[in-house]
Amino acid sequence: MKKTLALITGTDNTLVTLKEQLENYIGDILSIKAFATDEGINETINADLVIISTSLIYEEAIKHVGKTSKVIIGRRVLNYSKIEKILSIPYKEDVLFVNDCMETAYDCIECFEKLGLNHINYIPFYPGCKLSKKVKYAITPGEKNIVPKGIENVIDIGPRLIDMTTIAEILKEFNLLDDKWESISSKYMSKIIELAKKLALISNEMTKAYNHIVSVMDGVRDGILAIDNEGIITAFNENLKCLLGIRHGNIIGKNIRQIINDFNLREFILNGKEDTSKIIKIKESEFVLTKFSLKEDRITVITFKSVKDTIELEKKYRYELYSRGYYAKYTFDDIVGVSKEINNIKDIAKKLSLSDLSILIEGESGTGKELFASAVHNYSARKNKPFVAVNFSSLPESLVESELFGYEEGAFTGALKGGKMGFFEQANGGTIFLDEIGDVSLKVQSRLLRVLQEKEVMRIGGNRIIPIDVRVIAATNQNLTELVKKGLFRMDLYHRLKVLYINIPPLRKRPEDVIALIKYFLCERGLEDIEIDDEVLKKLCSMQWTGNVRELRNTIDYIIAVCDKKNICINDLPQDSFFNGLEAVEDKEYSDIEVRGDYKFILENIYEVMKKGQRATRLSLSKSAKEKGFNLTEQMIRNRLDELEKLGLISKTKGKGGTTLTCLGIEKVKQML
Ligand SMILES: Nc1ncnc2c1ncn2[C@@H]1O[C@H](COP(=O)(O)OP(=O)(O)OP(=O)(O)O)[C@@H](O)[C@H]1O
Repeated sequence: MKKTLALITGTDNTLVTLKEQLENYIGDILSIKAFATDEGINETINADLVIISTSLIYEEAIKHVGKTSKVIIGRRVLNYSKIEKILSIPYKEDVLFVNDCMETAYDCIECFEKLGLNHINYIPFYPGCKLSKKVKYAITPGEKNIVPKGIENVIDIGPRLIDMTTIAEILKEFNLLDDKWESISSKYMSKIIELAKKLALISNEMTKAYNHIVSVMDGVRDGILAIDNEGIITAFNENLKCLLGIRHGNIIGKNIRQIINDFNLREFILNGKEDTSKIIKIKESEFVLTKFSLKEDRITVITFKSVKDTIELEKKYRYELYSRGYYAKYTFDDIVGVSKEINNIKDIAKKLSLSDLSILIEGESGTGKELFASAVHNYSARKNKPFVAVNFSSLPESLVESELFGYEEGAFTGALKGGKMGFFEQANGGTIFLDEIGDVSLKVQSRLLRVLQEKEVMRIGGNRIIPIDVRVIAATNQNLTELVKKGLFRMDLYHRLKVLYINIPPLRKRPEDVIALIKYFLCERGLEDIEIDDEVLKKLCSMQWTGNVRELRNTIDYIIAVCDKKNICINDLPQDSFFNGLEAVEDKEYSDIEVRGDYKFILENIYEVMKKGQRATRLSLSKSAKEKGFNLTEQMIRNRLDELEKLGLISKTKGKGGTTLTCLGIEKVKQML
């Protein structure tokens, strides 16, 4: 008959684990009975040998043991089978070690530390303890029920096991040591080997991951340094060592004070404000040092970027913007003029540049609205960021929304794979210039308004909200207040755009600028020394320049093409028809209509259509405008027809009925022809 071994534990949980362990080692030679004091023992335990699992329950357990039974108190050892979970706890993390009493909690911590599991900060916890700070991890040897509530990660390594010296003592008691020890110790060894393998695997993985991170960090051109709260180096890369001229191998674990002597550098690393950058000279080269902290890990990271590299990067970025055309070409120095008016506006515009508010620029066509928008951007804090100019008069109505706001893949037939960024996204961080804003349809106006209010865009066909930080400069050569009155322009959008305001006077109101501009344009073409007859200057200064500076520039281009490059005489001036009969503008009411080629074209076109007994429609007008080289979208035609109707020159029929000239209109066209 098998001899009997009785096991007495405190809890049922420990009972199950220890009984299984004993069965595994010596169950074939001994009959094992087990009792837990917590469950209550209702018999006298008589066995050849009684093992009490811990001295803490000795008093309670011994009461139930028969007088003849021999008793030993088992020695216990932590169960390391879940060691990888403990190793995966982050470095320096606070971890509660929860056990049923103070002694065992401290004992277990000591065991772990002796075993080298000392990468974490253990806090002993047992019944009666109060939790003084928030912790994310707890480890317990089978005492999950004592772990305070609310801890995110609880690692239960299971009850401590009976150690091998106790197993040997049991075998000795039964005179089985010689026969059984070899097979038992080989079982134990195989467990140890299993554990060693696990550790080797973890260590291998960790080494691989570490080497990978080191090679990534070494591949970065900048210097990287990480220190803990005490200034102990926790990470660095080879470039950092190079630029600091450090020769000794591994500096991890060293205090930064031992490594760096330079006062400024040390001050910034140890006492500089978080999330700041500073330029510091290190061995004749300048570096931009940037400091930020990894709050979770209580680590401060400092990157060292050479100023030379930063400038190169900036150049590349600018080049990228240039190659995409998203840059502002002009500065205030490019705005030529000696008149009080233009210099006054330049002064005001400079002041407005410094604020970040929207600006509305009004002025006739060719007065330099885009020039001013560009100069404002370049004078503002956003100067190194994109400047994206959108001209609504040249954007077909059907494309306006997708170009402005972008679209997602599959948003409509013909949408590009991967979708497309809109102008607002492209301008992020910089300025968007909305030219000819008066030509925008009401539908687009309301979407524009939303983007400006919410400071975010949603691509067409998308559901992602993209925050945008863009300054808006809008320009128009139309009378926006008139458009608002007629319900063609939203009042709320008008006020959102016209926070700040610039009005550029037409060139005819500042004739002193004409000569300055002529000289500037000639100089631009390398003809600064060319002689200009007084007669020519007189003529050019007396003209109305209804096409403003653009028209003057075109005239100078014409003159340069025909003159002998030494002198400009009256014969080099274009014929009057070149100026579209613009000089003789006296009739104020109709002046704009007469002088603007596009209005003139519309009136003439309606007249031609009427001669054929038909009515002109917006579509037919837009088609023939295209054929004649006028860039007029249907929306632009709609706006111009409204103006013409207001002047009583045309009569519109509701719906698609078309447009005809009134008697006044016919008379006007005849005058113009
Ligand atoms: N003060 C100035 N100095 C130098 N060049 C100027 C000046 N004003 C305008 N220009 C030139 O005149 C041309 C027209 O200017 P710009 O395109 O800025 O006018 P705009 O008012 O935006 O015209 P539109 O309303 O037709 O879009 C450009 O070639 C610009 O460089």
